[in-house]
Amino acid sequence: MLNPIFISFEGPEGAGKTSVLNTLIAELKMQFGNDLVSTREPGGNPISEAIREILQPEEDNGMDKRTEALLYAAARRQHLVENILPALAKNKLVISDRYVDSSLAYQGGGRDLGVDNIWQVNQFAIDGLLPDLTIYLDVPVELGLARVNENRQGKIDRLDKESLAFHQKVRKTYLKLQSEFSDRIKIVDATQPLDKVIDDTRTLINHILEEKS
Ligand SMILES: Nc1ncnc2c1ncn2[C@@H]1O[C@H](COP(=O)(O)OP(=O)(O)OP(=O)(O)O)[C@@H](O)[C@H]1O
Ligand SMILES: Cc1cn([C@H]2C[C@H](O)[C@@H](COP(=O)(O)O)O2)c(=O)[nH]c1=O
Repeated sequence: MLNPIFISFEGPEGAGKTSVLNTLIAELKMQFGNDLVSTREPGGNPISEAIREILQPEEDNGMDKRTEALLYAAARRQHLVENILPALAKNKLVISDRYVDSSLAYQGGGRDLGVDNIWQVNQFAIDGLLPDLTIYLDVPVELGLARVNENRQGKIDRLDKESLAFHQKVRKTYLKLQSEFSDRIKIVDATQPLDKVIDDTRTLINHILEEKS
């Protein structure tokens, strides 16, 4: 790896991030070995994982929505300082399952806190560090939630249980961000068969790897 590269993955519930990342991280690990750092938000280190536990209990814990936004930003700050920046400083390829666009979409859009307000809070946290590429897996809310409810073996968390209207606002915000920042945020149609979603995503990753080499 000659140059540092930062890629984030985004999407509403059930878009297939986990499935796509499982395949592509395994492939990239073969290619890059220890030069690949695969991480997730909220999480990646003990402090951010502890915040994740507070943010994602199975039952509603009565959390105020601004508190929620601040905790995601705090977890992100620690993730940046402890995981992302040190890896980029060593010219690694960093792939994060979610980053700042999640807060813009979920807290800014879904929770109606406003994208501009969430940008402000997060600018303090990320200090200008945006991904080189953000891959947004897009799926209609009904299909994503149906996938989650029908297929997923893991726990259903607090946000999975939010209303349809909440998830519609999340997706609408993602689509708006994608059209506003189309140089950075690339959309993949996640209604396609999984193999095709993986192919399209791989193409985007190969493109940025070539561009940055
Ligand atoms: N393109 C696809 N076509 C059909 N089923 C899919 C597709 N992508 C994912 N799935 C299925 O949908 C379910 C949810 O997928 P996955 O856990 O990868 O999504 P996710 O985006 O990580 O979800 P969440 O963010 O809510 O955890 C899984 O059972 C997975 O097999
Ligand atoms: C980073 C971040 C995450 N969220 C929400 C979005 C999801 O519901 C969960 C993360 O779980 P997943 O397995 O990656 O789907 O957390 C959020 O609301 N705001 C954020 O900034």
